[in-house]
Amino acid sequence: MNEVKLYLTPLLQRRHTLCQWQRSLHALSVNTFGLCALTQVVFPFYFFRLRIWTASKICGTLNMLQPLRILFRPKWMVSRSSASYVSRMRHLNKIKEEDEACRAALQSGNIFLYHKLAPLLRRTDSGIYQLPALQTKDVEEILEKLGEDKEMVKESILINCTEQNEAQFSFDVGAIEQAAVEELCRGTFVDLRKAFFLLRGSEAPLVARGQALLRWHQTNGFCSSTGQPTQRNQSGSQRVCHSSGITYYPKMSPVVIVLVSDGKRCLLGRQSTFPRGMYSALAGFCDIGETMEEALRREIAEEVGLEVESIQYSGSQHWPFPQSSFMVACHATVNPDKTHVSVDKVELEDARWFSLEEVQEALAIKAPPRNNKGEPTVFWVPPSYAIANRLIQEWANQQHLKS
Ligand SMILES: NC(=O)c1ccc[n+]([C@@H]2O[C@H](COP(=O)([O-])OP(=O)(O)OC[C@H]3O[C@@H](n4cnc5c(N)ncnc54)[C@H](O)[C@@H]3O)[C@@H](O)[C@H]2O)c1
Repeated sequence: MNEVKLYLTPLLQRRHTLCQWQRSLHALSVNTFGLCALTQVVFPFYFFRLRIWTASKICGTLNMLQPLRILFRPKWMVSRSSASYVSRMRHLNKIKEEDEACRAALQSGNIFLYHKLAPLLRRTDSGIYQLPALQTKDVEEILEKLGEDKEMVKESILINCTEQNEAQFSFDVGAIEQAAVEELCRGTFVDLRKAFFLLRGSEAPLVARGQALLRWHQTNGFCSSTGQPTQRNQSGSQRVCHSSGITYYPKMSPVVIVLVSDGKRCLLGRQSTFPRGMYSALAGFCDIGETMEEALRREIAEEVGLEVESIQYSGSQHWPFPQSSFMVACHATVNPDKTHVSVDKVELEDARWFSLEEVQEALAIKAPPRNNKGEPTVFWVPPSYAIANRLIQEWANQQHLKS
């Protein structure tokens, strides 16, 4: 039921961003290179150069006159003041590594509260949901009011820092009565999946990161070698077993997610656990020792019995459900004469080819129509915050450019 509720109000936003057009252009161009062009040397060079070329067209000829070295920098380095970015990253690294610096940063930092891993959200007067950033002294006051030790706030985990170099932390108050904290904070603890729909912009990845770190600490309290308790550093970037000397770091599982195309149609699949009617790009965990390309080819062969001919990298995403995955998203093509799909029914309930028209209709759906049992009655795709949606959107844009 939760899975169904999740997708009740998908905030599908068809964003034809500059980035997407750039990626589409890029994907088309890379096609001409074939598989050999995907070497580690050619790919990054071509990718970044094309993005910057497109940005330059839009910003006017001035950008074209940038020094040559700029051509090899990714977009975020061009558009942002590199000095402030560098100082922010260095500051963040210092408080991550040095306990004293982290303690000092906590005094003036922002804290996001969670209750049993559900983040606290606050609804503004205009009906928008926000992630309230509390000051350390506010959290101490709340703890004292509820009869708890205010020193507990030191258990906060460093997540990131703002553009103004203010450190951002996550803190789980799961041991305290939920309603009492909600009342004092004028907010509500919301399941993370729901929070993903409600939050905007950079708040969704931030809240996911905070939760992933809290979850990791809650489940890694003991050394898997000695069984002894592990101790965290102040920022929470690691845990150490002093008995064995083993240091543990928060981890993500690499997953490859791929949108397969035969040139005219794209292949989407569904698991029996998906909400009714929802199809997505195919995904699978990388095996240890595998490259991303090997994992992608293996997954497609295993799940749908197809052989991939070419691969184009699209982007990546941290995915917190059910536990931290590092999603690497790619487009892949198969020979248009070899498109017979044989579905591995253990992994997938169904997989089939969809036309551009079908995909466009699905992308346009804001909330799928439902029958009297509340089940969607049409074919639809994952919401915009999922990287699967981006792959599908990119493919549709690319087909448009071709026609
Ligand atoms: N963000 C997106 O757009 C998007 C879209 C699709 C899938 N996903 C995510 O990708 C991940 C993989 O997708 P899937 O369809 O293969 O998922 P799945 O959960 O069905 O996993 C398939 C199998 O992989 C194995 N497995 C589970 N956890 C593992 C781990 N940490 N390391 C190695 N193997 C593991 C298990 O045998 C499991 O049955 C899931 O976490 C899913 O939520 C994200």
